[in-house]
Formats: sequence, structure tokens, C-alpha cells
Amino acid sequence: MSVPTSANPSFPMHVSVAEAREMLAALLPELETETVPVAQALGRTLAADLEALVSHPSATESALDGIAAREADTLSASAETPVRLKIVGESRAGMPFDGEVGAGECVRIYTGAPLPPGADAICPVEELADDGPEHVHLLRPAFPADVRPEGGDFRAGETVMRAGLRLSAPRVALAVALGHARLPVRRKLRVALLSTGDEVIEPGLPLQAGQVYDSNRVGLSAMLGESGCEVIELGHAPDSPASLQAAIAGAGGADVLLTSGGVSMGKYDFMRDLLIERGRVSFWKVRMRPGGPAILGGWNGLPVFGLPGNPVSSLVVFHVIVRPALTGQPVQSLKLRAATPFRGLKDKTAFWRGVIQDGEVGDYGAQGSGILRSLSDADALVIVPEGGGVQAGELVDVVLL
Ligand SMILES: Nc1nc2c(c(=O)[nH]1)N[C@H]1C(S)=C(S)[C@@H](COP(=O)(O)OP(=O)(O)OC[C@H]3O[C@@H](n4cnc5c(N)ncnc54)[C@H](O)[C@@H]3O)O[C@H]1N2
Ligand code: MOO
Repeated sequence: MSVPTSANPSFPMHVSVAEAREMLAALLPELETETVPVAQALGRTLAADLEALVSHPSATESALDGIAAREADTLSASAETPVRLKIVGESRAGMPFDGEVGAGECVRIYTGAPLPPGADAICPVEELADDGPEHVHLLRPAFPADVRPEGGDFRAGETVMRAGLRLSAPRVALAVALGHARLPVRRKLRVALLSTGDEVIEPGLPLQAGQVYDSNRVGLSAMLGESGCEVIELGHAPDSPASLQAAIAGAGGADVLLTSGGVSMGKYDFMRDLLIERGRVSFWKVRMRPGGPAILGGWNGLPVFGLPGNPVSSLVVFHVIVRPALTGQPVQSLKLRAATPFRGLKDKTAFWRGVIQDGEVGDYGAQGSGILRSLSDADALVIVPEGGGVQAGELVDVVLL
């Protein structure tokens, strides 16, 4: 075929990174809800708001190991003028004191144990001196701030987590504390994964000159797993239309197909040809570097996103376009001071690899899309907008890797 150029496209070319992200997201299905044990919910998207079924703390309790007393009795306490209180009992977590604390009295109490009626403040063991088995000296006042009020964290009936939240480890733990044993979550997106290229070979095989190990497939599969997707492994296909079609036929049941390689300007870039000549194209090429040749389209009703073969390009496109579209989670960027200059590109957003040191981000060095070491050595992608450029000392947007 004659490769389409900006002069004669029958589909959008050179879209922005944000447009590419939105166009991919628009091709993905709405995912059904399923209920899973909370221990299996890590990485999933919450499908409904979650109410607290219980309050936390479930009773007003102590935040420290020490004694519970009446604050008013202890206000004058200091190391020089200790206050002496009578110990009338003990409150342990799960075994509360069953009486009331009166004037001049206290109970020994432990972290998480219920505060007995009458007491309103805590003095920790470090500030106590024993005076026989039944009395204690306070070396400073007891503080009400060391009492944790019932429901101070959340109250039963309160909506604490919102639908759409991505369930990180702390959020799964919170869901358990709210009283949930099972959670409504979106089913996993099913992503078929195929790498292409005659020169690409399985890890472990002897490497001939001109060949390269299939690092993209393993890396992309790992990143899809981390993103909460179910991966349908299609393996690797050589550069021919027939073998690509045969491999894609294995993607039945997938929601989207992700491919690596064969999307740029070369004669043997058959993924591009397949979509343009026999499939459907939503866009080809994104105004970004690396990753410019990415293509989005469809094959027999299956959305297909073609990542460039260059490993750095495929990683960057995954981070800033594919993952946010697949997960619905925005790209998280933050501002850091630049330790070195970063050049801008006239008509492309640049995502340079950066190294973070002492709170500043510096140029990783070799920025070629074939520099595989930058994949593991770089800490961040430094975003330089189209037509921009960054001087050392300026603030710059970065995405952590
Ligand atoms: N004349 C032009 N040539 C190229 C252009 C261009 O605009 N004009 N764009 C360049 C850019 S930018 C990129 S990125 C690459 C992308 O090309 P493809 O997507 O067609 O990728 P391939 O040619 O198949 O491979 C590129 C490179 O990556 C290695 N590779 C491929 N698959 C894997 C894999 N699974 N694991 C590890 N490495 C892989 C492959 O051996 C090549 O070295 O095109 C530029 N060319
Ligand atoms: O993106 Mo290519 O991605 O510049 O090497």
C-alpha cells in the first residue's frame, strides 16, 4: 500500500495525547458488576458507594496505655507536684471496667480499651509513678485528646467510599473496617495481548544478530496485570498479514486487543496495514515523543490499540494513554524543580525520562526509544508540552514511573 500521509488521510492523524486517551476509552465497554470477597478486590474498581456498617471506634476508647481519670482532678499535676489517684480497676480491650470512675479515682487502661463512665482523659504510663498497688502519681495532667470518641473515624450509616474508586491496599483494608466481607466491583477488563515482528524471539532462545527478545510482551502483560486487567496472551506473530490475522482470531472474548510493533512507516509494518486496509482506524499517530506512531482502530468489532515496537515508546504510550483509558484513572502528575534543562518539540508533547534526586528531576541522559536501560533506571517521565522547553530551576510536570 502507499502509506497514508497527513496530506491524504481518510481518518484523523496526529491527534493529541488527551484525544488519543479519550478515543480509546470511548471504544471500551461498560463493565458489569460482580461481587467478590474483599481479599480478592485489590486493584478492582468499586461499583457502588460503600456505607459503614459499623462505627469506628465502636466505643469511646483510649489511644494510649496508661490510666483513665477525670481531667479536672489532674490539672495541677507536674513532676514537681504529682497528683495521687486511687486505682479502682482495669479496662482492657474486650474486657471493659464495669464500674464508674469517681473523683480522685482512676483505672488502668490500654490502647483500644473502652473508656469507663466518669473518666474523660488519659495519662500515659510514661508519665506515671506507682505508689503501691492501689495508688499512682501523675507527673502531668491527663489529656482528653488521648480519648478516641466512638465513631470519630466513621459512623454506621455514613457513606465512606464512592463508586469508581480504585481499590488500593489501604482502601481494601478500610472496606473491611467498614464491616464488608464482599465488595461490588466492576469485572476485569479482558485485554488480549500480541507482540509482532520477525526479529522478536522468546526469552531463553539463543539470540542471532538482528534479533531481540520479546521484552515488550512480558513488560506489557505485567503492567496490564498491575492495572487490574485480565490478560489474554496471544503470544507473538511474525510480520505477515496472514499470521497477524490468525493470531488475532484467538482474541475471542476480549474487550480490547493491545499489540506491539508494526505500526510505523516501514514496508513490513503490517499491523498498520491490517487496520487501515481491512479494518477500521480511529486515529493514526499521536503528537508525542516517544510513541508517535501509535494507532487505534478496530478489527471485526474488536477495538485494537497498536503500540509502537520500540520498548521505551510502548512503555510511555502505555503509561500516558493506555492505562488511564483502560482503568478510568487519570494520569497523576506532580510538579518538581528541574535540575537540568529539558528541550521542547515544536509540534509534539515530549515525555523525557528523568531521574529524581534530592527532590529535583534531572535528564536521564540517553533519550532514544531503543535505550532499554532507561526503562528501569528512570524514575519519572518529564512532560514538556508542545512548543515548550524547560530551563534548569523551573518547575516541570512529571509522571512517576
Ligand atoms: N521513516 C520513519 N521511520 C520510523 C518512524 C517514522 O516516523 N518514519 N517512526 C519511528 C518511531 S517514532 C518508532 S516508535 C518506531 C515504531 O515502529 P513500529 O511500531 O513499526 O515497530 P517495529 O518497527 O516493529 O519495531 C521497532 C523497534 O522495536 C523493537 N521491538 C519490536 N517489538 C519488540 C518487542 N516485542 N520486544 C522488544 N523489542 C521490540 C524492534 O526490534 C525495533 O528495534 O518506528 C520508527 N521508524
Ligand atoms: O516514538 Mo518513537 O516512539 O519516537 O521512537
